[in-house]
Amino acid sequence: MNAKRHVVIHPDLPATAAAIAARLITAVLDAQAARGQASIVLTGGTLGIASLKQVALCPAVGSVDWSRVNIYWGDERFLAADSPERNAVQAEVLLSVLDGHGLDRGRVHPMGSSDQYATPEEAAAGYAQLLAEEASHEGSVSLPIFDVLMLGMGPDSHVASLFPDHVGAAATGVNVLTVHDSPKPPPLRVSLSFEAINTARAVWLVVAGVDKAPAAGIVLGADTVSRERVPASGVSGTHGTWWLMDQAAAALL
Ligand SMILES: O=C1O[C@H](COP(=O)(O)O)[C@@H](O)[C@H](O)[C@H]1O
Repeated sequence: MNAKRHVVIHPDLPATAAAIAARLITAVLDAQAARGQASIVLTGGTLGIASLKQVALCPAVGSVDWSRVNIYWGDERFLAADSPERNAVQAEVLLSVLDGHGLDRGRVHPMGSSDQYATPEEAAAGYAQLLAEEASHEGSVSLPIFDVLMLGMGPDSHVASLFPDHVGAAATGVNVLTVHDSPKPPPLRVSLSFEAINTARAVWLVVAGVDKAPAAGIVLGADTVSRERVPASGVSGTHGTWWLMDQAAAALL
């Protein structure tokens, strides 16, 4: 068992989403108290978006200075910027509320879309460059300090757009990569790599639903699992890794 791995189990998806929202607000406040700003990496997915909705509804949302929060994404579908399938578009359920709390849209950094870039490769290169520029403002090299990096997990154990036995899960030496022929539609995607994800201080896997139980059981039950075969086993935060789950997803732990 990884000493820095924490498993927190909530009764159901709504309770998990509300708890994640409260935890995210607290983490942002703590980061701002320590460093003056906070950087968070958002995910798409069922629980990921439900959690963002709960942040918007949380009474404590106004306690954060949202003008000092940098927002990134762990993966994105390479589609038109206004496609409802894009994680960044789905996150508008929160971002539009945060506009009323001083959110600085200049600090919101979605991955590139198909109307900005001709190919996902160009979008990936553009995001890698953006990350490097943001890192340089912080005195870091190539990647900003991510205080919290959220990841959903698919039933197949994919995280971000790193799919089992797929090229992205085998990639090394890059921070941002492209996926063609994604096993889950849409086929073209852009994703942070394992190397980039694993620089985050805290990695949160947000996982709900009985369909996730087999993959969660494998990752949390086995000492050694190949990250290429089971991508969720290959992510960790430098300060800790939190599995924030509902009881259904935890059924086989
Ligand atoms: O394709 C994706 O799926 C995962 C998980 O989605 P879920 O609906 O099964 O929770 C998500 O984390 C990822 O960001 C997204 O691109």
